[in-house]
Amino acid sequence: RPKRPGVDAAALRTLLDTLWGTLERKDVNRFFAWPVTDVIAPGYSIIIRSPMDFRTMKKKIESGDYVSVAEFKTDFKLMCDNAMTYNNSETIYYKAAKTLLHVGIKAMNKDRLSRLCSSLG
Ligand SMILES: CC(=O)c1cc(-c2ccccn2)c2ncccn12
Repeated sequence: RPKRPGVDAAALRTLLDTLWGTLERKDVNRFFAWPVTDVIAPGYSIIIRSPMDFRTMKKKIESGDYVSVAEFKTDFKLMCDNAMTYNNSETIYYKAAKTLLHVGIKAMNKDRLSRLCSSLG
């Protein structure tokens, strides 16, 4: 992929690793740690066309798949939205996804991101 001016791959990776850690730590029940299987969630792979989980996001960080924070944010929101699509609203999974989504949006708002960037130098 052509190098984007100003976005240093190593700096982005450090930033994403930090963000990933902040978000993953909030998933205390580890509901979002690994891909959801059809064994634990019947019909999941039919209903959810684009699955996402923290382990997959970590692999994408490590393989340099993300070229921007926006792409990382998109996967995070996808992961939460999937859970709020498959699970109905009174389940623990839906509620955990809703909470996690709000934590994530706060953690990745503009000011916090710019403070995080400057702290990483
Ligand atoms: C994230 C999600 O939708 C999910 C995670 C899990 C899950 C994740 C780890 C251990 C047990 N369950 C789950 N189980 C049934 C239905 C949905 N889920």
